[in-house]
Amino acid sequence: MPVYTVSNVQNLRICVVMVGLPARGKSFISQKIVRYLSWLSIKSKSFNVGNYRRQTGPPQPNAEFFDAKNKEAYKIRQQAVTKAVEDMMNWFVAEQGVVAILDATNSTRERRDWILRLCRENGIEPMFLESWCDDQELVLRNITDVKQTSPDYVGVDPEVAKRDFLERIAKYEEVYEPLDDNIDRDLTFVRLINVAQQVIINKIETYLESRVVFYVMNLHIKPRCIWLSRHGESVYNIEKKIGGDSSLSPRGLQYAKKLPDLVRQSAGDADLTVWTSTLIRTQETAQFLPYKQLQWKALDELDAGVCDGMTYEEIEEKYPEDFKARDEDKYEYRYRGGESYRDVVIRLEPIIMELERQENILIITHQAVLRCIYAYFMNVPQEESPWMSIPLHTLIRLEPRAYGTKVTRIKADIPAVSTYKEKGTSRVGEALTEATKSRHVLTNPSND
Ligand SMILES: Nc1ncnc2c1ncn2[C@@H]1O[C@H](COP(=O)(O)OP(=O)(O)OP(=O)(O)O)[C@@H](O)[C@H]1O
Repeated sequence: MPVYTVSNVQNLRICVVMVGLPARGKSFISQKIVRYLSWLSIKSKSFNVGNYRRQTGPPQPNAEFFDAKNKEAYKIRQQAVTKAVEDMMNWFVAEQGVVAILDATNSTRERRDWILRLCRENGIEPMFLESWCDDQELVLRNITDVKQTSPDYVGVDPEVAKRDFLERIAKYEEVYEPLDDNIDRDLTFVRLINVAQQVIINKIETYLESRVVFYVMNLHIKPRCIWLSRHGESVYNIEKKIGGDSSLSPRGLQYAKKLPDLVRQSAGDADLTVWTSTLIRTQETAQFLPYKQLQWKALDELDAGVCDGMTYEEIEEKYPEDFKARDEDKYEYRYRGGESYRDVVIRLEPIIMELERQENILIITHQAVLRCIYAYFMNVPQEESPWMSIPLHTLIRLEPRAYGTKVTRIKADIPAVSTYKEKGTSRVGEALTEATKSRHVLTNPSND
C-alpha cells in the first residue's frame, strides 16, 4: 500500500497539463514539481512530449517543423502527444501514480479540450498550469541557458540555433491561445505571469492541487546558492553518542573559527543569511559568521526518543529489535518516542518552501536533517538518503540550475571523528565496504 504524506483519502489522481510557448520554463516547473512531490512521497512523473517527438520525428527539426500548417509534421507531433498521454494513463494504473505532468506547449484550446476529455474519461482531475511570459530579455536568456544546448541543436552553431528557436516560438505564437478567465472559467487552472509576478488561480478544489499552486507560487529563477554544513564536531560526537545538546569539541570550535573564511572563499561578498537549529552545537558553529542569523526549531536533529544520548552499541544491546528494524527500513523507522526520517521531511517542508523563496542561505544543521535537505535538491531516493555520508567539517555549496543542482564540497581540513554508521553494524566510522560505497557517499554527476 502506498503511503501518502499529503492527504489523498479520495484516491485522487491529477494530471497537471502545462501550457505555454517554448522557453517559458514549462520543463523547469514540471521537474521541480515532480522533485518536490516525490520528496513528500507522492508518486509523480513528468511526461515530456518533446522527448516522445524526438523518438519518432526528425532528430533535428528546424522551425518549419513546428508550423501548424505543416501537415506531415503535425501528424508526427500528434503521434508524440498521443503516445505520451497513453503512457501517462498506463502509469496511473500500473504505478498507482498520483500526479502526472504533461509537459508540452498544449497551446491551442482544441488540444486542451482533447486532453480534458481523456482525463475525464479516465477519472483523472485535470489541472492546467500556464507559464506566460512577455519579458523578451528573459526569453532570450532562457534560450541561451538551455535551448541552444538542447538535443534539437547538437552540433549547430549557437547563433543559428538561437535564430531558429526564435522562429519556432513565432510559429507557436500564430496559433497560441492563452488560458482565459472567462472562456476557461470552468477549468481548474493556474496562470503564472512573468515567473510569479502575478498568479491567477481558478477553481482549485483539492488540497493536493492547492499544495502544487502554493509551491509554484514560491519559485523564483534568480541565480543563487545554498550552503549546507553540519555543526562542528561535538562532545557527543567524540563520545559516539547520538542526540543530546552538547557543545563543540576543541576541533569543532576550530571549524567554527575557520568557517567564515571557507564561506567567504565560496560566496565572495554575497550577503548571506545563516539558519541554524535551536541546539547549542549549531549556534556555536555559527558564532563567528558575520551575517544575519535565524534559528529554526524545524532544523533540530532527528529526535531519537528513548535512545537520545545513547551510543549505537548501547541501542543495539538495549533495543535489539529496534536496532534491526531501523537498519531494515531507516527511512520509515520511528524511534520510540521520537522521529523517523519521514517525520523529519514533513517538518522540513516549510524550510524547503522558504529556501525556494530566498536567495543566498547558509544552513548549519545536523546529519539527518542535512541528508533530507540534500535529498530534495539532489533528487536522492528515500531508500538511499538516510544512508548518505555527510562528513563533519565540510561545507557544501548547492547551485540550483535550470534542470538540476551543481554541488561543490569544500573541506575545512580539520580532522573530526566520523559519525557514519554503516548498515548491519553498531560501529561508527567511514570503513566503507565496496558493496555499500556507491550507495551512501554523497555523490552527484556534476560534482566538482
Ligand atoms: N515561470 C517562468 N517563466 C519564464 N522562464 C522560466 C520560468 N521558470 C523557469 N524559467 C526559465 O526557463 C528556462 C528553462 O526553460 P524550459 O526548457 O523549462 O522551457 P519550456 O517552456 O519547457 O520550453 P519548450 O516548450 O521548448 O520545451 C530556465 O532558464 C529557467 O530559468
